Amino acid sequence: MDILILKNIKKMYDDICVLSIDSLSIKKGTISGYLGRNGAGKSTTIKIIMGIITPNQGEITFQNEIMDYKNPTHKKYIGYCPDYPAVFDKLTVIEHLNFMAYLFGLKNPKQIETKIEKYLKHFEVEKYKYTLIKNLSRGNKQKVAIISSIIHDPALLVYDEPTLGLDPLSIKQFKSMLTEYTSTGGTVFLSSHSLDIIEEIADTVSIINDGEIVKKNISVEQIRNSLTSVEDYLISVVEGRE
Ligand SMILES: Nc1ncnc2c1ncn2[C@@H]1O[C@H](COP(=O)(O)OP(=O)(O)OP(=O)(O)O)[C@@H](O)[C@H]1O
Repeated sequence: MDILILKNIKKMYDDICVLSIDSLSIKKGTISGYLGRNGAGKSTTIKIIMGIITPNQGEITFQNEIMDYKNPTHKKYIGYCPDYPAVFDKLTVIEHLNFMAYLFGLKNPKQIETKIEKYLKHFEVEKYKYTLIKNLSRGNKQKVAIISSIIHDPALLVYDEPTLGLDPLSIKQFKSMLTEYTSTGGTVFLSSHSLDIIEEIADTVSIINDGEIVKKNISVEQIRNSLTSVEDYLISVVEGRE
């Protein structure tokens, strides 16, 4: 089943078309890598999915319903992390995570506490529980943003370069978080320039070049079976050799 379907999406700035997607679908329960060069249109696609910017044309279907930008109820079921730590500096870590949990509609304090403890432990940041976010390092802020994105058990996680600034151990923890999440039916749409991460955890990759999707849902296993890496595959696609 496709959890997310983009159809005939176009985004213009003035007279310039920066994004033109005829169709793209994301299968439930998978990790779907979204790759492309700087300026290709990855963040624009993600911002459109998240309703941060509106497309000039086209529609997005999420869990069989067309997204309504004026009444974005779908956002409750999606976790999002942009490429910078989108956190509230003036809150402590625990205040922030509780706030995000309540914002996403979680009501049971015991359940919220259990979840928060689970993820603080997973990323080994329990000791910062009562620290003001503004006093955290960039990487630890990013971990708080990542935990905030998954705290409400969303059906879909949409990530734009989420591992920027994370150390290797934290990246490992991030990958294991995602594999556990998808093993229980969660879906991930992950834009990243870290192709080793994509190679290791993604099921499929789609490639965008100059605002157009040039490869859709190519199996990572298939790429590996053809004795090439995701990195070499991406380069050959954007250079027009594939
Ligand atoms: N507000 C804006 N006004 C005009 N052009 C914009 C605006 N936002 C993005 N663009 C253009 O849209 C294109 C796609 O940008 P986008 O940020 O989606 O790329 P990206 O693939 O995420 O790149 P990167 O890997 O560098 O993050 C670029 O040419 C960019 O300059």
